[in-house]
Amino acid sequence: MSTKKKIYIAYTGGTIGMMKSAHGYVPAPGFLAKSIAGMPEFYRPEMPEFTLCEYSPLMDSSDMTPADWQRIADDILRNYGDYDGFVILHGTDTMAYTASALSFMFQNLGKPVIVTGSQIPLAALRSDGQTNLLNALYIAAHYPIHEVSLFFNNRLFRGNRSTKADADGFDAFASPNFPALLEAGIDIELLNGKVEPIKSLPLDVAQVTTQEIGVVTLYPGMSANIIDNLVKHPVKALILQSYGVGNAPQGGPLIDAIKRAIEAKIIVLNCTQCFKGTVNMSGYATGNALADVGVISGQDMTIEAALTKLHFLLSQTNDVEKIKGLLKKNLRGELTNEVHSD
Ligand SMILES: NC(=O)C[C@H](N)C(=O)O
Repeated sequence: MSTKKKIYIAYTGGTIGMMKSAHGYVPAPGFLAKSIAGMPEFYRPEMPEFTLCEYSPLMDSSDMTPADWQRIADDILRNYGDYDGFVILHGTDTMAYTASALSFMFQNLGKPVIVTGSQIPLAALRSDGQTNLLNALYIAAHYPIHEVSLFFNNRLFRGNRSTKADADGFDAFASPNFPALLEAGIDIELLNGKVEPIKSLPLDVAQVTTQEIGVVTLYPGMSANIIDNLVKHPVKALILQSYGVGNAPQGGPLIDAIKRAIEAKIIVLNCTQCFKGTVNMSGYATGNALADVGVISGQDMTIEAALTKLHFLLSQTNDVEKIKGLLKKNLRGELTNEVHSD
């Protein structure tokens, strides 16, 4: 009997398996499997066994919706007992959203789930796809970290801490508020990840549906009408991308509009528009004003984590106070939750 680990690859689409066409890169059924079959590196003795499941249709990740997150989660659940780990091949555009969403949807995850893809198709010259996929498979088999993670450009990040940081470079992802789980340099170095033996608890998958959530970035001179319009029925939540440590203009029509929204039972979550750092609404009077009207701190969550956490929670319950409580809690390592509890 083979002692090799078995990894399931869910191939959802993305540049990694695309082909050039007259309209730019497009997904091409069967093309990725054929490209992999022609690369002996994937079949070296150190590599795990793998099964590639190609989705139909293959998608550019910009076309994905929460229904696609559900499809991936359900697929992993169906195959959970038969494999030691999972690699999801995915487009980079919304990869951090899917990785974040899956992290909330899976409960009792006892095997590694690694999301990866590439900036250049696997079959093209100078592709980053081969390195990303080879490493993701190798790490899932030999460094099993039981969380949803994202592998790109030799680093493994916690999925719900990652964000697309470069539109056209190979170093396309960053994890601004949490160190990498692992780095694949000359040696594979385990950093903030925890390698564990497989857990035998049954996996639970939550149902997630599309939710009406507004996202707005504050800018100097922004009219209160924008907030009033954004929170019209059936919007249930608004993510406010505020300044610095969570500040917004105080005492004007904007704060009144936010107050009206909260009185209408809309959840307003404060995330910073800065790339890195955390919201702390007690830092300045301008942040305090938001806390005073009932805005919830998004602490150091990425926009992808905040958005998908809201999708997850709003799909589970209509209880606004319960959701507000859970937003502040660290559910899957998505927020640091150390210093600021506002
Ligand atoms: N590099 C990529 O995969 C980008 C592609 N548009 C996608 O997200 O599917």
